[in-house]
Amino acid sequence: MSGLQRGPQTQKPGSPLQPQRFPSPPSFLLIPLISSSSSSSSSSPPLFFFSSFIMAFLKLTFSSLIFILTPLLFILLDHLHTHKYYNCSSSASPSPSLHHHITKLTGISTNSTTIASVSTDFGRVIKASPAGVFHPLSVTDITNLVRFSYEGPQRFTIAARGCGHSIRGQALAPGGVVVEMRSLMRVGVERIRVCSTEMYVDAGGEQLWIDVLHETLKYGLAPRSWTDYLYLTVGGTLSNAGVSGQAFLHGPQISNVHELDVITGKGEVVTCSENYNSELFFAVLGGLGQFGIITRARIALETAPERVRWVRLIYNDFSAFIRDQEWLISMDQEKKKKGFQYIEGSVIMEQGIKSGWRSSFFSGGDMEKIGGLGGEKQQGPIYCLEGSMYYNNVTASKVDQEVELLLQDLSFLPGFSFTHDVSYLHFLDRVHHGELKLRAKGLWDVPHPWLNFFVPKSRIQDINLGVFNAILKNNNSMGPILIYPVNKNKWDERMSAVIPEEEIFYSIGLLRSGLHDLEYLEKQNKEILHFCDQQGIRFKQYLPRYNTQAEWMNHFGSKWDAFVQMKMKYDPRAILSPGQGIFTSSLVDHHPNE
Ligand SMILES: Cc1cc2nc3c(=O)[nH]c(=O)nc-3n(C[C@H](O)[C@H](O)[C@H](O)COP(=O)(O)OP(=O)(O)OC[C@H]3O[C@@H](n4cnc5c(N)ncnc54)[C@H](O)[C@@H]3O)c2cc1C
Repeated sequence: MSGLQRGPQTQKPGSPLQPQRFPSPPSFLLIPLISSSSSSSSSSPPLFFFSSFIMAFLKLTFSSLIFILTPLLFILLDHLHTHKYYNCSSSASPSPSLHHHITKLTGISTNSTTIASVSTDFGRVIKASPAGVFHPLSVTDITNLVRFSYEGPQRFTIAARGCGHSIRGQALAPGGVVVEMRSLMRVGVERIRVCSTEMYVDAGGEQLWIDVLHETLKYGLAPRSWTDYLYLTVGGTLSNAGVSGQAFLHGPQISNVHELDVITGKGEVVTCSENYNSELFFAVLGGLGQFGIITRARIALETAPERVRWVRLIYNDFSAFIRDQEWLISMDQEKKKKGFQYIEGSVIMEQGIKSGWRSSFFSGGDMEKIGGLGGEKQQGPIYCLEGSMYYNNVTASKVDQEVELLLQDLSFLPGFSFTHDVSYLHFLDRVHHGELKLRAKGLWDVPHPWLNFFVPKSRIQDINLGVFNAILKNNNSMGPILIYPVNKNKWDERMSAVIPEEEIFYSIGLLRSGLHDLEYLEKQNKEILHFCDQQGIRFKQYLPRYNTQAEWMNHFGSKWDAFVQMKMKYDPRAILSPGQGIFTSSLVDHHPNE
C-alpha cells in the first residue's frame, strides 16, 4: 500500500515530549495512478482541473473516466451539503488529481463520517470538507505528512485540529488534510510532564487545558493564565492568545510560555524559546497556526491556590463600572491592600432583564432582585463586574476582611454584591458546568456567530453608547456579552498576536448562540464592525477571519511585513492552517525538488 511512513509510536525515553527526529527524508511510495504530466504543484485549482480533464479525454480509458467522475461526485455531494450553512468557504474543492493524490496516502481516512466530523467547527457558520483526515500516532507522523506536502510533487494544505473550537472555519482544511491532534493521546505516552522544582509543565500541543490543570494540581501547582473554558487545546489557544480574567495580571497564555517544539511548514522540527530560534518562537505565539504545528509547550506554573472567593457586583452606571474595573487592574498587588487575581465583567441587556434572564451564578432570589432593576427605573443595560480572590488554608482567616476592604473602594449599587466560595478547580472549570446543561438541552451544538474584539480604553464609552445601548438595544439572544480591561504591558510586542495601541484595552466578547437567528446576529456583527470603522475606533478583532489579504494586512498593521517574511521562511508553500484564509496559495513558484 502506498503512502506515509509511520513514525515510531513511542517517544524517546527520558524526554517524553521531545519529538522524534527523522534525519533522512521520509520514504514515500505513492502509486503513480496519475501520469507525471499532471498539474504542477504551483498550478491553481482550475488549472489542475482543466489539465486533468484534457488528460482524461486524451487517454479515453474507462479507468480515467472513473477517476475523474468520482471526485466530481464527491464535490457535488459536498456542495449540496454545504448550502445548509449560512456562509461557506469558496475554496473547498480540491482538484480531482490532488484529491486522488491525498486519498492514496497511507493513514489518511476518507470515511464520510470522519470527513463530516472535521468539516465544520464550534461556530457552525462555515463548512468545508477536507480530502482526508490524518490520525497521527506520533509527532514523527505529522512531520512526515508535512514534509510530504512540502517536498512532494503535489502540495496540499494541512490543518492541525485541536478540538475544532474555532468559530469561523479556522481549524478546517478545505480540500486538504486535517490532522486530528488529539490522536496523539491514544498511544499511552506521557504527554504532560510537570517539573515542580523549576515550576513549569511540558504539555503536548494536543493536550486539553483541563488535563494540564489536573496533572499540575497533583503537585500543588497550576498555570497562571487561563481561558474561560478549559476544553481547548494548548496548541489551539497558543496559536491565538488565550485570554481570560487573569490576563491583566499575568498576560495572556502566550505570555506564559518558556519554550515550544514546532513542526514548520517545511517539515522541520524546531525547539524554540526567547533565547534560541526566538524568531520562530515569537512568530508562533498568536501566529494563527501559520508557521508551525506546536507539538510541545513549556508553560510557567505558580503555586495553586486552594479556594476562590468569587464575587459579582452590579452597576447601572457604565462610567462607575469601567472606573472600578480599570482601578482593579492597575492596583499594585504587592502593596497596601490585596486585589483580585481574576477580573472580568459582562453586560446584561435590558431586554434580557425584562424577559426572564438566566444565570448559573445567581440564585433565583438574586436574579429577582437584579431583575427588579429593569423596567421603568432602568433604561439600558446593567453591568456586572466579576472578580476573584484566591486563597489557601493559611490565608483563609484573612480573606473575608480582604474582600470587604476591597469592596469598600468600589461603586457598585449598594446591596448588589453577590459572593460564592468555591474550590480553585471548580472556579476554573466553571464554563464546563454550563456546557453540560446546554448539551442536555441540545443547545451546545448550535451555530455560534461569536464576535470578539479588543477596544482601546479611550473609546470604550463609544462602544457602550453605540453598541450596547443602540445596535444591541433589543438583543435577546442567548449567550454572555463579556467586557473587561487588560494591561498591554503584559503582552510581548514580538509575538504575532495583535492588540490595540493604548496601555489599557478592553476585551469584548459577544458570545451569542444563533439557533434560530443566525443571519440576524451576523448582520448585527457586521453593523458593529461597521460602526467601529465609521467612528474611527482602532479596534482589533480577536480570533479573526477575513476574506481578503487587504483585510489581513489591515489587521496586522505594522506587523504584516514581518508576518509575511516569517511565512516565507517557515511555511513558504502556505501549507499550514489554510482555514485562517491568510495565504491562499504557495508563496514560492516551484517546489524545492524542481
Ligand atoms: C466554549 C468556548 C470558550 C472559549 N473561551 C475562550 C477564552 O476564554 N479565551 C480565549 O482566548 N479563547 C476562548 N475560546 C476560543 C479558543 O481559544 C479557540 O477556539 C481556539 O481555536 C482553541 O480551540 P481548539 O484548541 O479547539 O483549536 P482549533 O479550533 O482546533 O484550532 C484553532 C486554530 O489553531 C490551529 N491549531 C490547532 N492546534 C494547533 C497546534 N497544535 N499547533 C499550531 N496550530 C494549531 C488550527 O489549525 C486552527 O487554525 C473559547 C472557545 C469556546 C468554544
